[in-house]
Amino acid sequence: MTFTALPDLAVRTLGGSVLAASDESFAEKENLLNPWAPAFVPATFGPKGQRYDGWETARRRAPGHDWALVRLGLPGVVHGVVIDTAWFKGNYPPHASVEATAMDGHPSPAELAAADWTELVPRSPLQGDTAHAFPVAPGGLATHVRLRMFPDGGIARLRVHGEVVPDPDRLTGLTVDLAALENGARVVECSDAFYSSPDNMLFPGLARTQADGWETARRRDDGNDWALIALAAPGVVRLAEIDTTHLKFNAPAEVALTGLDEHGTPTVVLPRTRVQPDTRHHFRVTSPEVTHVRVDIHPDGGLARLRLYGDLTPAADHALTTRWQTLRNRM
Ligand SMILES: NC(=O)NC(NC(N)=O)C(=O)[O-]
Repeated sequence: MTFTALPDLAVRTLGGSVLAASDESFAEKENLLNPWAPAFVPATFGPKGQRYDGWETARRRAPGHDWALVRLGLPGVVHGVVIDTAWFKGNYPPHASVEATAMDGHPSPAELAAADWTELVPRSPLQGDTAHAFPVAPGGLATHVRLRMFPDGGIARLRVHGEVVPDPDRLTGLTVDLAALENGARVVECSDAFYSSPDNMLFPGLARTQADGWETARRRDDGNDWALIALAAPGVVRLAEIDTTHLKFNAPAEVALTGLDEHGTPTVVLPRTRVQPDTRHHFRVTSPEVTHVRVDIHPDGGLARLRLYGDLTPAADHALTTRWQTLRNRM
């Protein structure tokens, strides 16, 4: 599996933020984390020059280099970084590097500047108009990253792919969404992701458009589409939310949920149940302790969101706490 299949911990739609940058004279630092592919319309000149969907600094007339400080939307272990110079052809930086740090609480840019930083991507050569994928050997926990470019120029996007490691303070002892990406859940297999990724249905908040959810192609056989979710941690599911919002002419006719325990033994959590287009459905359910849930949509379509509220097992509470502390100390 390539690291780009893992969630982008920095993307704006998961809560990432560019806290500060040395300069953003030509184009705003915030663009680095836009969820969409970088756009470009040639010869669109504004008062500051050509418009770019990226971060672009002034031509440096003094020694030094430019940098941007990013708070990840979700803390995690980084498996790879993409530095994308899309559309920056005569103004890309010849070199860039990325570092990470882990800090508790809500540190300010000044506190972060004084932190200990670990190198993720050493100073590396870049090309113009190219998405550079840099695999990173998984290490400790990261909460923030720093992108440096040498000496100046434009970078369209920074993607920081990795495993989400949730802070146990937000989960242990509480009833939580076991399927939330922000709690560490992830889609590990699916039948179809033609229009959009099934991980989308695990994103925070409500879907704003059809594109914010999971959508499959029209099926032309007798089968049905499905996705397998590795839960945030082993637990018992008590309430399922199945949200077809924005799927008006392409909602599934029926949805079913199957829980899988650590041995892969299946249990029906929600039998095939009729659903309506453009509707948030809530179903009280019971399940044994499960590690995965498979959602079957009949025959095809997609879902805007899937929420599986429930309780972690005591062993999962303990494992989440130990994992957080171990990875926190390793950075
Ligand atoms: N045509 C350009 O893109 N020029 C430059 N940048 C902008 N945004 O105009 C530059 O000097 O790097």
